[in-house]
Amino acid sequence: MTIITSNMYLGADNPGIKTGIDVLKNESVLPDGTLFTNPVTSHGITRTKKMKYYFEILDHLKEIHQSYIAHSEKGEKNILIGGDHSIAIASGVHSLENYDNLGVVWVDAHADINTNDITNSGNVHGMSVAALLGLGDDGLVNFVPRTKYLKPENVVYIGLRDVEPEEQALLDKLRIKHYTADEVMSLGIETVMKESIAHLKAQKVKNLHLSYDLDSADPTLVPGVTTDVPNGLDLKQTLYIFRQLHKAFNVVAFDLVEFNPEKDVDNQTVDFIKQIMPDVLK
Ligand SMILES: NC(=[NH2+])NCCC[C@H](N)C(=O)O
Repeated sequence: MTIITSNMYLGADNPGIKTGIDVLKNESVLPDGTLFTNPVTSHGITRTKKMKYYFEILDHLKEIHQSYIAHSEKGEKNILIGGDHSIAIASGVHSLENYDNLGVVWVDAHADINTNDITNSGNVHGMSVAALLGLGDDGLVNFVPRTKYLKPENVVYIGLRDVEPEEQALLDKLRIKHYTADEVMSLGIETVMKESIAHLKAQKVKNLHLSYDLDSADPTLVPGVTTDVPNGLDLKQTLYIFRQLHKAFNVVAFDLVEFNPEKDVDNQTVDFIKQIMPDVLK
């Protein structure tokens, strides 16, 4: 297992995220052997087209990607602990390079399928899925030259509840399977997982990249995130998602992202992370 951490915060344009990895280190959440990427720095706010901190983010994506190439053995599980969700572009590309017909389950309040053309915020953490699909700015999409893109039919979202209209239009156009948090509540997490797994199996997915954004959880339970949205998932639903996916697929990569200690309340988010960690590391 290769565990890489990143304190990337520029993709969310929020410095509160910067110290997340230090907090997790001090709380003994990170196992021995965890690798640390160079601390991210900004050269001051810049925009390339509409994207903020584009060059700093690209450099960091390359560093994470290189680190996987240097340390990860084929077949082992890769864990990426962040840091904002932009870093999943690096882990995702690495998974796509190593596994044909990769499946992705994106557990998140947000669809992260913005592109340079449609983004309102300019924040790159809202563009990760788009980049993996091969959509958006070429530099972000091909931060390392590649030919393998994620197939829209191999993606399932769980927990959505803050999707911009242009993003929804893309989800509909690409016919990407997605479950909102409301649907999780009304259908039940058991049904959602049964259908999600059946959908991916129908695409013949065997290897899965699980990208978990802490803001999928309810902010009363997990307040320490940058872009919190009410009415999210609870711990039991979250663990159920992880366990069903580990049972059904070969989980080749796991991202745990968006911890923002500045917004945490009474260490609730740290405690939540401690409770999910055994399943992350499974
Ligand atoms: N992974 C996240 N927390 N993404 C938040 C994205 C929010 C918003 N849709 C944006 O593009 O700016």
